Amino acid sequence: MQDQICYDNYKNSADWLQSRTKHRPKVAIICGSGLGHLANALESQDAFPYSDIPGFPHCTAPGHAGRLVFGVLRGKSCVCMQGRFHMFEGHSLYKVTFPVRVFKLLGVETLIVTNAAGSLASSYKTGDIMIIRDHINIPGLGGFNPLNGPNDERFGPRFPVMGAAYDKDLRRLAWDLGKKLAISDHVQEGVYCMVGGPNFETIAEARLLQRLGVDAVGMSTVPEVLIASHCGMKVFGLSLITNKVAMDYEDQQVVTQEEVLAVSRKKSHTLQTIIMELVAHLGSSTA
Ligand SMILES: O=P(O)(O)O[C@H]1O[C@H](CO)[C@@H](O)[C@H]1O
Ligand code: HPA
Repeated sequence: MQDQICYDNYKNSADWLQSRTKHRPKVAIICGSGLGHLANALESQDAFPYSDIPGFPHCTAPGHAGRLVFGVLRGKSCVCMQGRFHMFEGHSLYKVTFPVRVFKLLGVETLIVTNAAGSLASSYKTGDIMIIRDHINIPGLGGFNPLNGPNDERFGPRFPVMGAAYDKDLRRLAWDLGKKLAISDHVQEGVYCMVGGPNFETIAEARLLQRLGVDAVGMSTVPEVLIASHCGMKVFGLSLITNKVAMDYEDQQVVTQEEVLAVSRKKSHTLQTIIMELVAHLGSSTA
């Protein structure tokens, strides 16, 4: 078993953070590629570079700053990961998801995940925002799962149910907020698929994923959602559609990392607005 992490390591990291910040967040937000700007909206910030926090891996992916920011967003205490860890960086899935269990020990109840993703649904446009309804875990189907190994019952059960991992009330709330903000033409709801990366999909892979019912594809998010759901957190996820995935050998569009980052930076404001509104409504009767 590859370097599975024990309870005391998560606890050590949580204690280290709790002794350095007065914030006691109930909400954690993970920022996807080019989406880290959201953390700047937090007031009364306490920020920690990942390299200072015991047990935290190092961030190497472009567009991921590598800071954990505590603060207040729309009156709610939050913790925000300005940059995440990916399997393709060479991290084990235990490391990729390390912060999520630390958040649990900090008292976090709701996890908001965001990512940049390519679209396979023909009706989606670049710049759209997809509320994640469900996921397909390609590495997971092949046996790569952060829940592999001896199960720690202090976090959750051996065989967790994943049929309703993405909270229905929060998804409905996000739809309503899209209408209220007059952006519903750019809001979609669909299935996210995690692939291992770091290469973008071949044409044959893209066609396969589309046939499987995938609406948007990326290289992250699912391991974090598995760990959060396993330990009983509410999960809400948004994908920012940064590109359409090429489906045809004649297709001239070639996706690049630069394009992904440019689109996510340009459109991050809309995503940020939805998240801020959603956080403001958390704890009300509908959320
Ligand atoms: O999922 P996030 O972290 O947003 O990053 C996405 O963007 C990168 C590809 O450009 C991949 O890492 C993909 O997963
Ligand atoms: N494929 C995989 N991951 C991605 C893509 C894509 O087209 N766009 C952004 N992340």
